[in-house]
Parts: sequence; structure tokens; C-alpha cells
Amino acid sequence: MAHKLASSHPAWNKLEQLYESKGKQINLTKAFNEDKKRFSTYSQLWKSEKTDATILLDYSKNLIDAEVLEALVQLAKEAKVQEQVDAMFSGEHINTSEDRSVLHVALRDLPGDFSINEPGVEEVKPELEHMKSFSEAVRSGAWKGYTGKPIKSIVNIGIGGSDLGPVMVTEALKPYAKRDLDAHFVSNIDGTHMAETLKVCDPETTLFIVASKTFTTQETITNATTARDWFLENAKDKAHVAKHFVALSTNVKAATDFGIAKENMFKFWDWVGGRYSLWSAIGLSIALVIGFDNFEQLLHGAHEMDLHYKNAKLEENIPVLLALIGIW
Ligand SMILES: O=P(O)(O)OC[C@H]1O[C@@H](O)[C@@H](O)[C@@H](O)[C@@H]1O
Repeated sequence: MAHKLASSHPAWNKLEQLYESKGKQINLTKAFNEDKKRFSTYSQLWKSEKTDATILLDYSKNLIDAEVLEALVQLAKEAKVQEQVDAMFSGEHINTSEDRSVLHVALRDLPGDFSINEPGVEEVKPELEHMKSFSEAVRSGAWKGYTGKPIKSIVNIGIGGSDLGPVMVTEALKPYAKRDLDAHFVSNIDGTHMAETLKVCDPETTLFIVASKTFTTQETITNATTARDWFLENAKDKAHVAKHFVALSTNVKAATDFGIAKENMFKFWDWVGGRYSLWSAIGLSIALVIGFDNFEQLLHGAHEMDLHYKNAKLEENIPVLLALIGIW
């Protein structure tokens, strides 16, 4: 599908005119005083159909009025947003720069609502099963380090999408965390980040998670090599690496060359963009910290929002409204 600049659509001109004629003078205090229903007009309560979760989207405090909102929705129509959404869910290659599908929504479609036909989608559930058995073994203490002790610290080594998503979710969901399992995230190429982390870790009880879609990212491979050298200084025998290093990657060959055992690899697919990868095997650190059942709940919640995004009309579509207001 050909992409056009947003500014090439007629609604863009309309928005520019609206901004000049009144948009830049919209005053919130005045707007609320003049319209007692402003909050209810420009807010939306989303309710889950499966749980008691609700999300209140309050966009009444943005500098918009009915005419601006209408022009923004018109822009979405002219840009064929709905068609693009449908193209994404049907596996079309909307990632035109890499000529790939964009199917992170398949990672959380556990009920199979979207019937996505793309190689790899059928592997999502077996991979989740692998994450479940592994994370449960580590959390219960059944998974033992090379001297027979249970794991006490995990260190996720990754950068960009292979770091930020898990960092954000484990922080946000801290109340669900297993408190006797320390989680560290090392992303920085500055050796201090790894050195300071290793100071508080014990090689006998530390699990390293090398998270890299490509497994070629310089920062991550450098940090992973530092971690492996540190580990082997203590453990001596390379055979022990299998108990302390796992890989999350689409590049099985490079992870094997690094020395990761096949059964310690958690894979995902090239249709998972880096910035959306926390829902894939990249989320292993999340499952370890909050437990696999909670990780699965996270996937279910995201899937419900995917259903809303796919099915709600543009005027009531929470992600679309937020994106449009972002443009304004
Ligand atoms: O997961 P890997 O392949 O190590 O990439 C890590 C990060 O690298 C950056 O350069 C960007 O491409 C990010 O989108 C990506 O998440």
C-alpha cells in the first residue's frame, strides 16, 4: 500500500486554517466554563469484556473543539487509516522499508480471533509453553546453577526494544514481582553498567538473558561476552554456560555460535518489530519477574485492546484518537 504524507491530504489544510482562525487561541478555562459537558464529550470509558478492568481516556484537557476533532477524524479517513489497520492485521507488508509484515498482534492473539496466516504464527503458543516451563522452573528453584543452587539474580542484556519494554513493564508491575529474585537490565556499552551489576551478582546463582532480535548488536554482544568471561572465570567449564545463559532471538545460528544451548533459546520472528517485542520471547524477563500467569494476563489485556483498535470506529478508537490529538 502506497504511503502519502499526511500534509498532502485536504483535511491537513483544513486543520491549518482552523489553527490560524481559532486553534491557537483555545483557552481551556474558558472552554470548560462555556461547555459544562466538555469532560463527558471528550472522554471515553473503556470496559473490558473479560475482566473488571476499565480505562478512562480523558482528552478534554487538549486544545481541541468539535470542529477540530472532526477535521482530525477526516484526516484519518483521507489517510485510509482503517484500511491500513486491516492491512496490518491481514499480514500485508506494511513495513515497507524492510518489506515485512507487522504482526506483534499475533503474539497476543491467544484465542485465535484474527486467523493470521503467516509462517511463525503457529509457533507462538509452543514458544509461550517453553517460556512458561522455563520461568516456572527458575522461579520455583527447580532450575539449578552449576553448583546446584537456585537462581537468585537475572540479568537481561539487551538494548532498544530488547531492553526498554521489559524494563518498563517490570517497573510498572513491581507489585506482582517475586521479591527474592533480583532483576537487572544492562543495556549500556559503557563497561560500568555491566561491572556494577556483576559486583552484586554471584556466578553460582545468576542467570543471563541475552536479548537481541538480530544477535549482532554491538552493545549487546560486547556485554554478553563480558558476562560470559566473568562467569567462566569462576565456573571454569564451558559446559556450565548452559545452566546460566539463555538467548532470546530470531537468529538461532548466531546464538548457537555464542555457545547457547538449543533448549535455552527462545525464538521470535522477523514480523515482530523491536519496539513491540516485549510481547514475544523478549518478555522472558517479565515472566520471570511477575510470573508466567501474570505475563499471560498482560497478553490477554493487550489482545482486548487490539480487538478494540481493529473494530472500533475511528471517532471512538482510543489509539486513533490519541494519535490524532498528537498530530494536532
Ligand atoms: O534486538 P536487537 O537486534 O539487538 O536490536 C536492538 C535495537 O537496536 C537498535 O539499533 C534499533 O534497531 C532498535 O529498534 C532495536 O530494538
